[in-house]
Amino acid sequence: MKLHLSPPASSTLKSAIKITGSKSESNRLLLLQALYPNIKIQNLSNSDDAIVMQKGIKVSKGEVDIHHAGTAMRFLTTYFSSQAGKEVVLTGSKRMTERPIGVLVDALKSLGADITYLENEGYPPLHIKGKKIEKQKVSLPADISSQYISSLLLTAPSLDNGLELELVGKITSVPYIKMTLALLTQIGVKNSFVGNTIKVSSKKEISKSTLVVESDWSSASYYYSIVALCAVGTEITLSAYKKDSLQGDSVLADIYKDFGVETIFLDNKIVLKKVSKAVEAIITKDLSNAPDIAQTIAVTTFGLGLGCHLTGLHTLKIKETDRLEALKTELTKLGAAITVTNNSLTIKASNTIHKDIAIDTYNDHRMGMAFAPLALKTSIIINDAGVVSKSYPDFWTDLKQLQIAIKDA
Ligand SMILES: O=C(O)C1=C[C@@H](OP(=O)(O)O)[C@@H](O)[C@H](O)C1
Ligand SMILES: C=C(OP(=O)(O)O)C(=O)O
Repeated sequence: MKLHLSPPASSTLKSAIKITGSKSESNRLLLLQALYPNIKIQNLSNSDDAIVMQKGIKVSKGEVDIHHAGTAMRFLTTYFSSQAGKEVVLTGSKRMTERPIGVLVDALKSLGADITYLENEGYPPLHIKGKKIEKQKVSLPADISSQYISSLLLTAPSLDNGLELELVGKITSVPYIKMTLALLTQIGVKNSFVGNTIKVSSKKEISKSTLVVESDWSSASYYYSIVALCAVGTEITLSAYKKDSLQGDSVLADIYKDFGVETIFLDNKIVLKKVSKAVEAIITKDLSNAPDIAQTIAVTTFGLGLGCHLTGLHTLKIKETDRLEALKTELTKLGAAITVTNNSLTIKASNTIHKDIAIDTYNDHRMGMAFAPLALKTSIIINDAGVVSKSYPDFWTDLKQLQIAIKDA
């Protein structure tokens, strides 16, 4: 599916949108629900990643294909390793077989797990023969992906002795680790995170509980970008959100102040208001705690004609695509002067945006969604627009509500 997007008749928008549940919270809760069946989940994400997780976790024997879902790949690796009697081949899309998993597999093997690489050492697919895990201490590098750590933590309470992790190196994507621990706390599992040590106690049963997934803040980022690119007076209401979010990407409320966007927290909603022009300075941000909003912020600054210097982007190269290269290629097509390193991205301020450029999405939902807001400035084509279903299947339908003209290209 190739979509052609063009600017709405008015540059002042008003709309209200309900966004699906956080895929990060959903996939954690689905894992916990498999361990503790008396957990009930509300506002579960309708994303592809949550659907493959739901299906995959029910398998006992044979192949589990999690497509592009990083969280499902990583979370299920520990889960299946600890399930005596289950034996699976855990695999995914071609890109998934290029996303490293060696750090997690090494940690699990040192705890006694039975895992074999079926193709390349350090990468999926994995053959996993579940067994009882009895050891309880392990150390692992923490600077590549926090998902390895969350994976161990989620299964930890079901182990006889719980788990103690020693994190080595600079810890990346920290809010995702804290989200995992907060959800464990919500179901009554004792845990602590002090310095570079995380401890999780064992818990055999939990009392009946209903957990409500907050809507997805990474998905909200595209509306922040839209509001930033609109005229003063624009107002978009999103639900269901809360001020004390578990999602690190809620830092958007703070970051987008620089772009003249105010966030008002109502009961279970946020109202994004364009209240002033963006600052006229180079935008500098360290996004090591919020890697998933890097593409959105890069495109917003470009769309506003601002310069930016974004750092802490070392994890972007191993996500759905090499996001640094993808941003460089696509923003250059639109006329940006952009340079990237292995962990940073710099765009020079400029007011040129080429018209009717076709943006490639590289099987990456966030490439499609991050570039769409540029339709407020000029007409643009998004190739392979169906990619959005990885986290936000209703994205294009919701966008139509904003009067952005969307047609098949
Ligand atoms: O734990 C999670 O739910 C996630 C952690 C982050 O990954 P890294 O820790 O690999 O940066 C993030 O990019 C991903 O979308 C979701
Ligand atoms: C990196 C992402 O997802 P995952 O790693 O779970 O595939 C993402 O959604 O931006």
